[in-house]
Amino acid sequence: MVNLIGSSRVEQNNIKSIIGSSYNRLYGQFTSDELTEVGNYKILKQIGEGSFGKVYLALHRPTHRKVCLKTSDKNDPNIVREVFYHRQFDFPYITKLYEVIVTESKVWMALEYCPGKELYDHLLSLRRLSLLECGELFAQISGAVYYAHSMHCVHRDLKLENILLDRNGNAKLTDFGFTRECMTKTTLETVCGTTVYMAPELIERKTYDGFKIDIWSLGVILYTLITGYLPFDDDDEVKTKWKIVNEEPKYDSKFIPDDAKDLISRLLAKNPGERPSLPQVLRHPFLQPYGSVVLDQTEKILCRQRSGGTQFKSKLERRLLKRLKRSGVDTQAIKQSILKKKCDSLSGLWLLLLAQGKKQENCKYPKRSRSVLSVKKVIESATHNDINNLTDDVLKPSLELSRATSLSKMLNKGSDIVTSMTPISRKKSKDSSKILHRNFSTISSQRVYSHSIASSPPKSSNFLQKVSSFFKSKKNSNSNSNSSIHTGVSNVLVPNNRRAPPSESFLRKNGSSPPKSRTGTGTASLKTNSKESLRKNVVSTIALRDTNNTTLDSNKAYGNTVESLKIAPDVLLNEHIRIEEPRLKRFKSSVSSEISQTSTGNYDSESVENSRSISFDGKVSPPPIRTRPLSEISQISNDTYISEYSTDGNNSSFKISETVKPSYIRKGSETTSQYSASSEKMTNGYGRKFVRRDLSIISTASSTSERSSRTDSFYDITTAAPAITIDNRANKNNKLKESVLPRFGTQRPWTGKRSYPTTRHGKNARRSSKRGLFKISSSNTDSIIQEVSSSEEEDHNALYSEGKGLPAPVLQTKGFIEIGLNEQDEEGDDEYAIHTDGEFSIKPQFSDDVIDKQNRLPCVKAVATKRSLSEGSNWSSSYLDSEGVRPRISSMLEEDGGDSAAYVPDIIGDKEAKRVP
Ligand SMILES: Nc1ncnc2c1ncn2[C@@H]1O[C@H](COP(=O)(O)OP(=O)(O)OP(=O)(O)O)[C@@H](O)[C@H]1O
Repeated sequence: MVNLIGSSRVEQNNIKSIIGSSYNRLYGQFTSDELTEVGNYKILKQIGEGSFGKVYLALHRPTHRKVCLKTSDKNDPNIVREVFYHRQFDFPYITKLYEVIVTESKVWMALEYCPGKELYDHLLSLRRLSLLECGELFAQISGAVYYAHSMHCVHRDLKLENILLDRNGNAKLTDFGFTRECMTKTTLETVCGTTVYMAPELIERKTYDGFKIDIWSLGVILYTLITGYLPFDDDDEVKTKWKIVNEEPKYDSKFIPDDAKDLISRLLAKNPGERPSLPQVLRHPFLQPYGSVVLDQTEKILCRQRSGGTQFKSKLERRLLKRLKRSGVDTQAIKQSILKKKCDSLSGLWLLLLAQGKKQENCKYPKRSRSVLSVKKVIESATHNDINNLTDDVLKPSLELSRATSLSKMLNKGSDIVTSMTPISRKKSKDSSKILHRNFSTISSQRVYSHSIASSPPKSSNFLQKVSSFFKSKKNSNSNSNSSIHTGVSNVLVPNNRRAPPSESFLRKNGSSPPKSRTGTGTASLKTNSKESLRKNVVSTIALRDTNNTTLDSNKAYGNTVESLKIAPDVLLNEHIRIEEPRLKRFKSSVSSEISQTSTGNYDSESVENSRSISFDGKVSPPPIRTRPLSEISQISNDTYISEYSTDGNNSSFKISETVKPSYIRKGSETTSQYSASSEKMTNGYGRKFVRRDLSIISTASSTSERSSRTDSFYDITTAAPAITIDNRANKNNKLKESVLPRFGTQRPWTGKRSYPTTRHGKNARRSSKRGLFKISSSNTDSIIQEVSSSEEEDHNALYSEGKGLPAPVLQTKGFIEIGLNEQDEEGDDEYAIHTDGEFSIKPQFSDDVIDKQNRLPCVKAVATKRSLSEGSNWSSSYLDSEGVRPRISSMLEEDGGDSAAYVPDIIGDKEAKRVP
């Protein structure tokens, strides 16, 4: 505190006001509704909103790395699934999950931040992508799916919205809310995904191969990327489904080259068995050379990860470990955290430090930044000129003029284009997995350029002028002036065709002729950078794609790869022309409506509609208001995979489809044992299905995933989640089930004795406790109650065999607990915490009074009282007879209305009660 003594009055007042404001600030922080920090993360701003929570941009304080913080309500039924699978993935084209923070009501996922936003937005802003970009992105997406499949996981909700773009423009697969494990040749039944991306077998509600439905969705993605619209879409959801099942998509040869058509038609084969495997996809000519590179990269990563023991072995990791150790950090704890995929703060720290280290390592490669600098130099050198003069110079009634104007206009209107752009740069790395990135470095540098232009609007006119004058000078030395001028402009501003549509549309608006040639600085820089043959291939491809007339002549030299790209220039040209055509105008509005406005209805309600329109006659009711496609999950698991659970157990809009197969319902009813959903849902005659749904939620405990997760540390941090907390007291007749309970009790420590009263009885009780009053005795209990050593057990038995008290009454109930009561504990009021799932306490008491009153319970000597610590509930009691056996007294006690008579079958099951010798 500040010393106020000896200061002047003014000083004292000043100091007081400082203290006051500081206090108020702190108070404000405490009382503010606005969340500014979560764990080690400082929330910067909201960047999105999902179905179950908001998405924030945040800063990891220790490393100053930007992350994406995705919140989810704990009652989001997919959140556990999402985290469970997502944390397993470590792949360049899958968003990295750094850390999971569980708070009272929310789960926070710290994810790799992807500033490029969704591929959906990117496509929407560009209408359609160039074939080059399609190949590149699609190879990355396919690689990510191949990786997930190789980890025996199916995504089941592949769509443009679930693919993000990182700062280098690379695709990152995300949103694993519908993911599940899937072995080969297993079939699934849960209908989930987004209608327009759903495979026919899903629409038809057949059992399906999870891998094959992902392949289908990839087909939809590729088609949409190339054409700008979905292959199967209609205002009417029913029609859409009908198309998916019965129609072939339209292949417009102006947009879709033959090899792309070949790939798409294979991916969208109605018969799942005819769809290709992912290695086949990645080897397809249309995706070359990207596909092969990604395939190699993926297989290398998989091989490395499967061989195990690869973590903490790289130079960077070892260096980092050393540094942390020197700083006094417990590196062993970090290692454990990573190896067990705990997703805790240590994992977060390590993974973000690693990411930082990798970034720094990549910075050691100066080539790309040099090229950026050189481009900047061009700008800077030109800034010395008078802007007005330059503008006059540039704005001549010539082709150059129109181009310059187009550029300036593009730059002016480019703010939204740029925000959806995939910005900055691709990094280089020693890692072979980064070869691809290096291959694409030219694209990146160009992207950097366009990004920098757009992100600094005041400089854009300068930039425009510099570029114009730069290429003007180039023009003089080039015999083919038209082409060279255009080339320069195109290469700089519309580098990899990702930004092509804006400039093209502008050119069209201004009546300019389409580009004739795209050779020039961009191509030159590609050539200088090419060292590996593969890279040369990519570079050549890019050059060829960027070339117009000359491309066709040169194609032969590049074999299949280039052959597949022949159509690209035509497509580009056609785009210029067609954009003015009515169809494209219509298409423009229909792109946004087709992609962004698809029915949000849940699957089952759609099916009801479907069944009503069985005789589809083309007469369609007015199109519903549509939004972008939403993911759906509408059906619960099959019998084999009871780990499946529904997302929307509480979804009031849920309706049962009339097309649901009766067998489905029957299946659900067979294993129904619990029902907790709202009863009104039962009234529609399909109650069994709902029962099934709820059962599935609970029955996750016995699923494959459950089994795999039991030893998994993630559940350390999820025990508070309501969706997975089971209150067994809710149903008196419900006995603890091994399959349910141990799941979340496993990692809890032995809570031990809570308090030690100073009374004699207290001491005795304590001693009794020490001697193993509460111990486990069967193999079933190991996940509920921590083992007490065998010596303690022996002590315990010895104590009773001395005949001092009751003859060692010990109950064994389903192996959960044993209770021993000593006569000396007759008035014992100790409270013993027993480690069970519900954190029950046992309070041994003797209560002969009660027994006498009952008079129908001979030999009853003891009352074991208990309560749940976690719930803070009242004591409840059970009776023990002198043999230590619990008589069937529950009903009598309840009749008696005694307050100590509550029967708690969860703890002491009468049927299983038996004396332990
Ligand atoms: N890693 C990320 N980096 C940057 N932005 C992200 C990231 N993850 C999500 N976002 C943004 O947040 C928004 C919502 O995220 P997301 O779609 O994953 O939420 P969701 O709950 O899964 O939504 P839904 O269930 O509707 O698909 C997205 O539009 C996306 O732009």
